[in-house]
Amino acid sequence: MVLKIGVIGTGAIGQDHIHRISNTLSGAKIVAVTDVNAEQAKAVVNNENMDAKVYENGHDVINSEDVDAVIVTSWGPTHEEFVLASIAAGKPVFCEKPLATTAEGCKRIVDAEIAHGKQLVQVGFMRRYDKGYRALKHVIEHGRIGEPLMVHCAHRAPSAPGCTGDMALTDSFPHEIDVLRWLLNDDYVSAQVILPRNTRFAAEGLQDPHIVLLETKQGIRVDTEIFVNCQYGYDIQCQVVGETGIASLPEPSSVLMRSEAKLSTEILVDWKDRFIDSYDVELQEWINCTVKGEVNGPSAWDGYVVAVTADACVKAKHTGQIVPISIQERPSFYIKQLVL
Ligand SMILES: NC(=O)c1ccc[n+]([C@@H]2O[C@H](COP(=O)([O-])OP(=O)(O)OC[C@H]3O[C@@H](n4cnc5c(N)ncnc54)[C@H](O)[C@@H]3O)[C@@H](O)[C@H]2O)c1
Ligand SMILES: O[C@H]1[C@H](O)[C@@H](O)[C@H](O)[C@@H](O)[C@H]1O
Repeated sequence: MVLKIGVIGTGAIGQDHIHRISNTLSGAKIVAVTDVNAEQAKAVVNNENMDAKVYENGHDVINSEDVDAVIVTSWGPTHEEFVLASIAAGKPVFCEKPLATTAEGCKRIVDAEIAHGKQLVQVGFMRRYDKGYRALKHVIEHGRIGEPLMVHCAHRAPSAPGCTGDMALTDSFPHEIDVLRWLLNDDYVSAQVILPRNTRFAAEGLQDPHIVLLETKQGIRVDTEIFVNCQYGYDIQCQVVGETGIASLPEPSSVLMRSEAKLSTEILVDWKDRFIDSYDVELQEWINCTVKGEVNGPSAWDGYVVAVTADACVKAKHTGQIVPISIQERPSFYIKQLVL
């Protein structure tokens, strides 16, 4: 069976996903697209040479009889509406992060999915599909560094033109929030945010960098530097300190050069390149599972937990306090998700 997909939002990542589904992955085709910028949606269909219909809006895509499953890649504030509509239509939906812009919005999705009685929602936390993070998890789970005690992370981007307000915490940091709880098989109990000296490259009124300190239920301490105007590259670091050793996320492979009296390797600058393989694996697994009527990736519950944690970080930033994070028990509906 070829899965017929409708895509809502044909911007940067929407175009990327359309391209990989049409050219790199198997078992699916794009049959419907929409964007508030209709001209852009038409141009994408033409450029990709796809046999796909351009619909007026997201609801028409979701409700089209031609569409088996939906991908939501529109702006964050529109996600909740389209995910809820997909659940109402009984259609599997892959939603880019954030699942919704508030924890309450994510909870509404969780409640709607449970009421529907079958899992339909997957959230685009692609780092779980990254070879490097998977290797790191393998090392930890096989006891190669003893019990993890601390994790030191950095999330750095060269510049962040669209990053305003608290988006470093609510839009960038969610990748760490998700992948670290998956890596450690743990959840968070508190957040603290420290504000270092501001870079002169940050837009007016924007704090950059941030240091976020999270504590997990097991007492593991996680520190993350989020620096979205670091100028030099897109650089994701993760080092886990255990009782008997240290394990670090591998660097992306790059040619080692000896030239002009220097030994050097290049650093990537674009987020699209850093996790390119993970997006492929993530969407191929989503297609394969969707065809079988299953959801195996990050769930609506994971999207909700990330939102609760990000909200606590925002509160911690604005109050200067250590903010407790209280997450209810994972509903039994989502228990099998612990496997991935
Ligand atoms: N997983 C990742 O690494 C990753 C990477 C990039 C973006 N994202 C997420 O994907 C989403 C999109 O990001 P982007 O960088 O592609 O942004 P973008 O601005 O390039 O594209 C978003 C597109 O959605 C369209 N849109 C907005 N509202 C719409 C609506 N109601 N109906 C239809 N179309 C609508 C816009 O016109 C735009 O073309 C964001 O939520 C972002 O956080 C995730
Ligand atoms: O900070 C950015 C992240 O590093 C990317 O991976 C994308 O998710 C993008 O949307 C964020 O703005």
